[in-house]
Amino acid sequence: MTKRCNATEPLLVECAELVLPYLTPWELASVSLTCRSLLKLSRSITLRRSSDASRGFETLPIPFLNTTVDSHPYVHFLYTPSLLLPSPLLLPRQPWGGSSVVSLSAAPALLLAQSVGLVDASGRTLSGCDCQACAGSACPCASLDGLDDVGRECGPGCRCGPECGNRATRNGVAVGVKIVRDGRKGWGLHSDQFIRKGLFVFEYAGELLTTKEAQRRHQYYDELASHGRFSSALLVVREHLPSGKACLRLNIDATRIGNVARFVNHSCDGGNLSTKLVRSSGALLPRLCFFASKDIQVDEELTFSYGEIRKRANELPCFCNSPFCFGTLPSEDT
Ligand SMILES: C[S@@+](CC[C@H](N)C(=O)[O-])C[C@H]1O[C@@H](n2cnc3c(N)ncnc32)[C@H](O)[C@@H]1O
Repeated sequence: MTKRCNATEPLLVECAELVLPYLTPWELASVSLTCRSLLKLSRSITLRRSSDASRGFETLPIPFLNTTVDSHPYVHFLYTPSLLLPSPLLLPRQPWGGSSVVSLSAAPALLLAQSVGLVDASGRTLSGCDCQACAGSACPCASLDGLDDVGRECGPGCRCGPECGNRATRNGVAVGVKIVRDGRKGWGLHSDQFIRKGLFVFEYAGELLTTKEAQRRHQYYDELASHGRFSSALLVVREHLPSGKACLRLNIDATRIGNVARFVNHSCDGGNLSTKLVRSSGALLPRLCFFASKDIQVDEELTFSYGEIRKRANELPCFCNSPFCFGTLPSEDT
């Protein structure tokens, strides 16, 4: 039973407008029980949260849609549009669903990995291009891509600015998408527009972990999953040498902090997305980028293959529905 707030209500509501966007859904639910004004405010925050998973970090809002499956309006996680390094400075909370839009500058602690770059002894950024603006096939930067399996783009080491045409993967989620609830797979990402084959869609953003930390979290997530519905979004990527030996291993965990790529489900037929590591000139690490591997229609679910199927004790059932379905989800060896 909720009650009316007393005479100090306008001040209370003003303070609540500032504080409530920082709360988790569970905290928000308990605060909303205290009085009608806070209940109303919590409801509007929930509505705003479900209307944009990206909290304004991406160009287009990314809504959660769950009309028929259950009563979950959204998933709570911290949003980062790019890779970040775990740091003690990282804020454990991020405002979401308040009446004012969160700007990138409002959350600088979430952007640490963007500033990682290669520099020489004097601190000068290395390995970028000297172009004013990169455009067209005549630009030397156009020939950077396609040299090997790793894509190459202009980046922090280049003189050209953010408007340069050779930075297709640097501007966040590039197409309209929505997050749709499914009775068996949980949330999944669907396209909200036609996506032409070959187009960059988004990168996989999250916390960049050491292998030791990835192994620790993997064990912990497995434990949580065995007790009920829990979806981890810990991805291990290996960049191979031509000899086939792994030379670089990236552990990206989007479970607690990530972008919308954390909602892409697995399909045993390979799905409609392919992945490629893209290296920006001057950046220390490559990023895992997703491209449309075929033409994708409006409302189609975006999926890719999580990897090889391995027999293990606590394997999860696969509901990808493809004619080639193996029946179980691939599991990553961390
Ligand atoms: C990266 S998350 C994908 C988003 C997730 N569905 C959610 O609700 O947050 C990976 C998890 O999604 C679920 N999942 C992904 N693909 C699936 C599939 N084909 N069949 C069943 N569950 C799937 C599994 O629980 C898996 O651990």
